[in-house]
Amino acid sequence: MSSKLRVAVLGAHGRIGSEAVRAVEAAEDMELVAALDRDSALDELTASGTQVAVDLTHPDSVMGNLAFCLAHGIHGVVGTTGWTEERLATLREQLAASPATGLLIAPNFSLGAVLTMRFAQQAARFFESAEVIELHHPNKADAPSGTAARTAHLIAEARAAAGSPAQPDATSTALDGARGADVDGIPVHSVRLRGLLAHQEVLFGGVGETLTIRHDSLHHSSFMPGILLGVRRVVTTPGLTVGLENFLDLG
Ligand SMILES: NC(=O)C1=CN([C@@H]2O[C@H](COP(=O)(O)OP(=O)(O)OC[C@H]3O[C@@H](n4cnc5c(N)ncnc54)[C@H](OP(=O)(O)O)[C@@H]3O)[C@@H](O)[C@H]2O)C=CC1
Ligand SMILES: O=C(O)C1=N[C@H](C(=O)O)C[C@H](O)C1
Repeated sequence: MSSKLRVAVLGAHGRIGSEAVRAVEAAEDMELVAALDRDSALDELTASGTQVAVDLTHPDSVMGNLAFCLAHGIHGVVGTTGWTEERLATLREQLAASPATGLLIAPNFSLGAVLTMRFAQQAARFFESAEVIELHHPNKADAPSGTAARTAHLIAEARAAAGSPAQPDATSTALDGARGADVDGIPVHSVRLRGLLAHQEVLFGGVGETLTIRHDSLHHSSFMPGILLGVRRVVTTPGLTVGLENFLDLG
């Protein structure tokens, strides 16, 4: 058997999955051994000797795919969104039964988005107000985006750690949704617009000033270096890792 990492892509015909197929095929240290879509049998993973499965499917599919992978000691690199604490708890239980297996869940694989989250986390304690606006293509299944939910969660965590008070907001009457979704106390607004791919603005406000951090993914190629890094690192990182930043030396 060659020393190349044996990689499968799930969701191989999708927007990001098809790009990931090409990226894995082009990586010198990887071999694409399976490319699965909705109608494929998960047995293809075991039959092909898959070491790492990259899941880029749908929030309704990902838990079943991962249950199979973890039960068979196949490492996972997951870009699929729709994560809740309950879902993560289920994965931790499954991983406990397969302690040598690694699983990376990355809300966003692009370097710019990871840095946006880090910068937002750093800025959070210095401003009274924080809101997130995410903008995506209209074929996206979930809202808010996984990246926006994670960004809001990190901001809320940083504010809580700093003892920040609740945000100023005098709204006493509003149409449903006008103030966005409440993610841990941070308003998150979702735009779906033909022509867009994946974009996010994090807005901070203080007395007499604002700070805006903006990131734009203009092509699915922006996610590929992060996916390949995840594949290389997950095989030596047992257990659950949430966020690609854990595989980057961000300090
Ligand atoms: N973390 C990140 O950096 C990124 C994450 N994403 C996330 O990746 C996911 C996919 O996005 P996108 O490519 O735009 O979506 P698409 O709908 O274009 O692709 C998903 C593909 O997965 C297939 N699929 C569904 N269920 C299964 C299954 N059980 N096994 C194998 N394949 C399956 C779908 O088939 P069918 O069409 O028949 O349903 C479809 O071909 C989303 O959750 C998205 O948010 C996207 C970009 C970046
Ligand atoms: O569906 C998408 O396209 C994307 N999904 C991820 C998310 O929900 O954050 C990552 C990126 O925004 C693209």
